[in-house]
Amino acid sequence: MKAIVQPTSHLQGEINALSSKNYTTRYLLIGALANGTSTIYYPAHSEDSDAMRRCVRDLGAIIEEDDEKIVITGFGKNPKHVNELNVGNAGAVLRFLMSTAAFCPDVTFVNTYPESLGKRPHDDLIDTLQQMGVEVQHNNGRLPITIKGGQPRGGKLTVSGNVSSQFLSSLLFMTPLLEEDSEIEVLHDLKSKIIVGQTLEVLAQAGIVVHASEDLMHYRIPGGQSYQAKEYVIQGDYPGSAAILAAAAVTNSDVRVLRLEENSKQGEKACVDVLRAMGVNLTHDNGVVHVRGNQRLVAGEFDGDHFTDAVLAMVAAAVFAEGTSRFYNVENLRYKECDRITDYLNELRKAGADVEERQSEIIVHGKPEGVEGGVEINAHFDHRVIMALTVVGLRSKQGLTIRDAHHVAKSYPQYFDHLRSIGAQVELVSES
Ligand SMILES: O=C(O)C1=C[C@@H](OP(=O)(O)O)[C@@H](O)[C@H](O)C1
Ligand SMILES: C=C(OP(=O)(O)O)C(=O)O
Repeated sequence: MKAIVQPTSHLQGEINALSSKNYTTRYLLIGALANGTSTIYYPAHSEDSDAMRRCVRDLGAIIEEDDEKIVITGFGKNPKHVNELNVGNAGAVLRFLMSTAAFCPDVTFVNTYPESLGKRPHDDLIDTLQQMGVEVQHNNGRLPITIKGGQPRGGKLTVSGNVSSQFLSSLLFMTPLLEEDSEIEVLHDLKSKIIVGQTLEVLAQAGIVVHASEDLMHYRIPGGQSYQAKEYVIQGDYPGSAAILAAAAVTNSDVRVLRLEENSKQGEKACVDVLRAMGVNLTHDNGVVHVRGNQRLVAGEFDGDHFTDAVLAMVAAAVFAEGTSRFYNVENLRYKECDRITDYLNELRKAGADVEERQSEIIVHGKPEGVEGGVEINAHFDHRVIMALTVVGLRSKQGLTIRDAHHVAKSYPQYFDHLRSIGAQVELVSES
């Protein structure tokens, strides 16, 4: 599918934020790891959340659902002995389930997205699983990956955190089920540290005890625990909504996004502060972010690691700001669905933006007068590239055509419908 994005100067209306992908994957996992029946209200429906749903079902969870909720009966620490799991293009789902798979004798995670997830590295988690006595066969740290588990051991473990926090989260979900106590030391740095707070939050809700050091670099996890079956309510999703808010910020707009809790633990809620710092007129009260955009933004400097999945949308806003913006501490964007620094900046340049890259930085020389556009954009299999380039297309002179825009469904299948509902001129056509 191609998205043809036309210049649009005015956006107006109200959007109910999509449900959080990252909470949905977590609650599905802890529902599956519980013995008993949990209920998850307002789950996300996207390719990634569907991947988690499919895989935990393959592993033996029983799932019933209606429009409002998922009712899931878990398998505890005794998953069904499947031979194969297909996580689609979902990094978090793969990494979280690699540890769960250690309770199975022989599971292969297949490689269905060789150009995207197939290129991402998982060595850091493989190393830790090996410390636990789990045999792992892999393709140079990449998919396909076969986990030959059975009786993983706890004890003293280390995991590197400088590529992804998902490896640590994965271990935090699984180690409470081991017989022995575990101690995890995070080596090097811990990127996307904030999202580990979401992991600890849902673990506590399920009655799991984890002793975490204040800096989130050391953990003591008593063994022999079990997940309680509970009721969970999924909040609105900041990473996806960040793109809607950026679209409102770069146009003349009066847009309200609902279901965005002020006290959320999602790091990407910082996008509200980032836009505010860029001079965007907005308020955030009672779960509603209200943007009254006037097309005028000013540049700023931001630590992007605090809002990793919203960086691309914020960079798209910065493309139209007065002055030079800098998004630093973002090297791990290179290890996502595509290289979100080199690949993304190449597409932005095609659209007419003036951007520079460093190993761990994105620098944007803003163009308040707008960019030229009039070109075709390669999506690089990346939903966040698609969403961010759409924002740029709205403020371009000649619009943008985004190829393979269907990959937006990885996290936000209703993105274009939502944008169109507030007046964005976007046409979706099938690609021959
Ligand atoms: O734990 C999670 O659910 C996620 C962690 C982040 O990844 P990294 O830790 O690799 O930055 C984030 O980008 C991803 O969308 C979801
Ligand atoms: C990086 C992302 O997801 P994942 O790592 O789970 O593939 C994302 O949603 O932007």
